[in-house]
Amino acid sequence: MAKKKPPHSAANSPPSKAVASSPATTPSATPGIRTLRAEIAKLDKQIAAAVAERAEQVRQLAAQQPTAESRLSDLAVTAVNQGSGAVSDAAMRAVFREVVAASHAAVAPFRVAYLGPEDSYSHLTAIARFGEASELTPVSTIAAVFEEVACGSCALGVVPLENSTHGRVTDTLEAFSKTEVQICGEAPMRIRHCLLGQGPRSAIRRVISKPQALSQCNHWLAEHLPGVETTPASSTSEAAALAAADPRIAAIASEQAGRRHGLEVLAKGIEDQHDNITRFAVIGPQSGEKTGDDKTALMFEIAHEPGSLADAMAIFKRRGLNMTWIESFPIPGSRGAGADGGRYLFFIELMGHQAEVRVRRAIDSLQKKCVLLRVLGSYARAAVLG
Ligand SMILES: O=C(O)C(=O)C[C@]1(C(=O)O)C=C[C@@H](O)C=C1
Repeated sequence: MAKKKPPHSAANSPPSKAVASSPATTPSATPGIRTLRAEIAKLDKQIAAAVAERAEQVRQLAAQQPTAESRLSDLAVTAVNQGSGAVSDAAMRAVFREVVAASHAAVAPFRVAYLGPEDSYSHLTAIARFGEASELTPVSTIAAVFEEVACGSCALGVVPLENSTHGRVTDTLEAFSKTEVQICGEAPMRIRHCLLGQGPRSAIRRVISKPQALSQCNHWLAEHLPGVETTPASSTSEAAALAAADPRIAAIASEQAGRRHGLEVLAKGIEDQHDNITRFAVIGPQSGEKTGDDKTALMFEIAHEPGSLADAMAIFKRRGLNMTWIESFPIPGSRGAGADGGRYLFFIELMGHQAEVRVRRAIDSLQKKCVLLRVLGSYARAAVLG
């Protein structure tokens, strides 16, 4: 057990003005600079001691209440950062992600599954959301991320849900239709693609990537590499690994994936839409807690008859619920020989938490019109990462 220490002044109070105003502009080491360096070194030690003390407190808390401290996304970092002004909320959030992940790692390995290998966008999102001290676990398909969570081998998973250029990620929607997991968070991530290869560009005979990434760069490819064949890969980082093995292959992937495989960045920022955002879902065994700024995701199938979708949507209109997303997805194997087509699942998202009365009532009314309805989860609305 750790010795009881007084609450930490460095971690709790804003840094002194002298430290915040980047004073090291003169080349020679003046006494002022030496003093500042010594002060910074002292603060670093105090921060490390406070992080270790926090991990110990979390360990003791978890021993009494095993479910405590599992809500990483609810971290009120803005409140913690209040009044400092020297460090932005975004920077403080990044610091606290690692501090919280370090506490979790000290208690029990906190495993998060993602579509690998390393440096896929799913991996970069998991790092941005949970910190590197979490046990980030790569798997080879989106379906496998769901399986890891469903069987309890990973506490959480990170899966791409939709992209601002390309739309829905069908593998994820299909997995929701087959696996009983909940959405407990969202993580919209700015996606910047690179063309990676061993160079030069004139040697490229094939471009490989995940189909979503290829289609996000469609126009760029048509303009800059006309006629070059494209081939799908299971992830962008897998494509980078393949490009590292063959100089005629280029990959579309993250800059980090290029660095990992020793590839050259042949072109940067090649996504067709400058504002290219993929919204990831954090999946787990439970829905997220109510924060006051939440969304709820539903999956349903309605009777195949005229006006049934319009009737279902009218429920949300009547209750004044703002819908933020709607997708239809053909139910695999439901398209028979008949002329009226197959059956569809609808995925929708609306503002509000299922714990709110009007959301609950809307879900109850919708239930009466549905062949099948599943609440996929409620979760806090999140800002764009990256
Ligand atoms: O292949 C990756 O790097 C992924 O994490 C998957 C994925 C996706 O399927 O949408 C994630 C973000 C980008 O939109 C491209 C690919």
